[in-house]
Amino acid sequence: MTTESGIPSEAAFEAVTPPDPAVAAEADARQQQLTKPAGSLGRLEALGGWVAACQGQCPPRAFGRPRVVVFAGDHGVTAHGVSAYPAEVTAQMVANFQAGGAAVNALAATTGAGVRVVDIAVATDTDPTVSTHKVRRSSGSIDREDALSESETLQAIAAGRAIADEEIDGGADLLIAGEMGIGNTTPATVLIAALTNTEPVAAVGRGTGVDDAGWIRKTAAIRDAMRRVRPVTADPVALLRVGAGADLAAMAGLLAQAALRRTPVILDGVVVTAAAMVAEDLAPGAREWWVAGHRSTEPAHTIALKHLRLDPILDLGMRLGEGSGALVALPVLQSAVATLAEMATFADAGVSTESGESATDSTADDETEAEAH
Ligand SMILES: O=C(O)c1ccc[n+]([C@@H]2O[C@H](COP(=O)([O-])O)[C@@H](O)[C@H]2O)c1
Ligand SMILES: Cc1cc2nc[nH]c2cc1C
Repeated sequence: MTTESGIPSEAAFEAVTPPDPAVAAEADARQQQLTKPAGSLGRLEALGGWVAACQGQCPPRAFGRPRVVVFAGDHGVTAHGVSAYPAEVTAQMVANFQAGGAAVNALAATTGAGVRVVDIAVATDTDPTVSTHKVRRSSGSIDREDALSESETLQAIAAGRAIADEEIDGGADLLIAGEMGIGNTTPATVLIAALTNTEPVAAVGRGTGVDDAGWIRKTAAIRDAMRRVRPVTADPVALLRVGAGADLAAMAGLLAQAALRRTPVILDGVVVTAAAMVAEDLAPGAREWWVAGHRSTEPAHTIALKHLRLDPILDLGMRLGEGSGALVALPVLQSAVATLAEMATFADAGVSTESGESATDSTADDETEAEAH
């Protein structure tokens, strides 16, 4: 069965309602009353207001249970030499995440975030504790075959939705989508270039650090895949099936479901943001529940952020994935919440908001005197 929009009913999302605009206005008014010059906390002020509007309360609460979900999956297109690293690294890194030795573990520990690893399409078997949602072994080589079947695509979207539900039901009040998968910047670039009508050469980056010959092979694979996805670009489920993979489909499901569940999300780099573009097509308005943690060095990431009209919090030249850029941005969001929630108002602290007559006069006198000397 399909809905009116042509989306299969299994992947249809209810209408997304935005974060509460009345609470956003309340937060704006409160920012004016806090003991600081108006606007002096810069972007933190808007971020604090956004969190308050997402939570439906001002002052906002400190995040109690931020959670990172790292989706791991392999991609058949790696057989064409599109990455600087071998495909085996995906499974090896899954074990590293579980052992606590990856960047995501180190960064999560500094912010109090929990990490969950999900093998959604790793090419080999992984630990049973992380593979309960596994859809298949690797996704198809998108330059010449579909990434997934229709039922695998729906299964992956449903897995992402179910994981969002599990996390939110378990108390998560902020979600971060992360990913790990050798070759995954290739399908991510295909989605972004196709959805923004961008020439591949303007979008293709170095991913893990591929050399010039590898970049040429990657660009050729992306061009071939784009030819295959062109007829289905307007259909988000078909786009995931033909040109993406189970990891991107699951992330799209998680990001759309988080918006439906009124749970804020920090987006990470190019791969997560590619999934976010598709999630916005699946559940229009979902983007209002996301903030961009950072801008990665991948050119396609800048294109995707512009398309989604998201302004990244940080720009540190990062290109790791795993949710790492979002985790580095998390303390900024926590600072935005802390200032809006914890600062005293001018009235509470007895700090005056207007410069007094006498102060102005004495400044004027001082200046006159100084000029006289
Ligand atoms: O998040 C990003 O913007 C990003 C940019 C470049 C590479 N990555 C990570 O590197 C892997 C994909 O790179 P590649 O070259 O194998 O396509 C994958 O595991 C991603 O998490 C991630
Ligand atoms: C070692 C390694 C770690 C990663 N983490 C995310 N993508 C990655 C790619 C590689 C190669």
